[in-house]
Amino acid sequence: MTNLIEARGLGVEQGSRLVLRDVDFAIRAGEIVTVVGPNGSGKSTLLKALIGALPPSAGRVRRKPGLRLGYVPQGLRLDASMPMSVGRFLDLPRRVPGEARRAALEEAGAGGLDDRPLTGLSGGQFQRVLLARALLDRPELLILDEPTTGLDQPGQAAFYQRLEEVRNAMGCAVLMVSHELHVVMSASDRVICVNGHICCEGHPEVVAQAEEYRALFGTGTGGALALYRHEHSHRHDAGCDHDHDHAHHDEGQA
Ligand SMILES: Nc1ncnc2c1ncn2[C@@H]1O[C@H](COP(=O)(O)OP(=O)(O)OP(=O)(O)O)[C@@H](O)[C@H]1O
Repeated sequence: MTNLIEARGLGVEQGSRLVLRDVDFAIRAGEIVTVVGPNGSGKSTLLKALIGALPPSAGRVRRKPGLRLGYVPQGLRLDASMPMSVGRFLDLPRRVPGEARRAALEEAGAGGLDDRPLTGLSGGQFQRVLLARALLDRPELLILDEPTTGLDQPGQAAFYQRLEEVRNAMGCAVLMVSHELHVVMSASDRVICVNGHICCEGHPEVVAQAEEYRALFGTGTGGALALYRHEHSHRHDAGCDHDHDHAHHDEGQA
């Protein structure tokens, strides 16, 4: 099997509702793939089904046997009153040699934080510590669910740049969910737009030039806002299909 993970005809339920359907997906070694889509469109559900945390209700998911996965979940917050150093946090649930811990922190752009209390970290530093934790097992595939929530735009851009450096250094593939398409774009090999199914996908430069993309996302920082205004009222000529019953006006989220 040359792909790290493959899904064919994947359907996934949450509660008893089918929230994802007819998903064909594959990720190859070393690729950076970004999943975008409106709130509630099934992005986290897709990641969870791919890693095997949610069972498919239709179709199938295949993972490369023995695949080493690193996972950064969405919105992990720690109790601010919990006294714990970065190093101790990386030692949970099992101890890792200090050298491996420090190397992972260095790779994640968090070198020198090993002895620092977790509670004193900035949002950007904490995200890098989570990344370091996911790197401890030398993953072949790193999966991150909205890893830059709460960071300002320069912080987001720096984080995505670091991810690209990690991929270049370690050769791992990266699959992530992001709302900041305009920021994450340059670090992505492929972008997938999910809206209950795969609405459209492609190489970011090609997608960015496409009229369909501009209608979906707009350009520049206004793009994120345009995503939430996506009403599927325009035509998709580049292999995109669409749900006419999905209109999103969550402008406050953009
Ligand atoms: N545990 C659950 N039980 C029931 N429904 C759920 C559960 N988790 C998610 N859902 C529903 O499944 C749908 C898809 O949710 P999902 O979290 O995958 O969306 P998302 O695209 O990641 O959203 P967001 O951008 O807000 O994080 C939503 O309608 C959500 O309400």
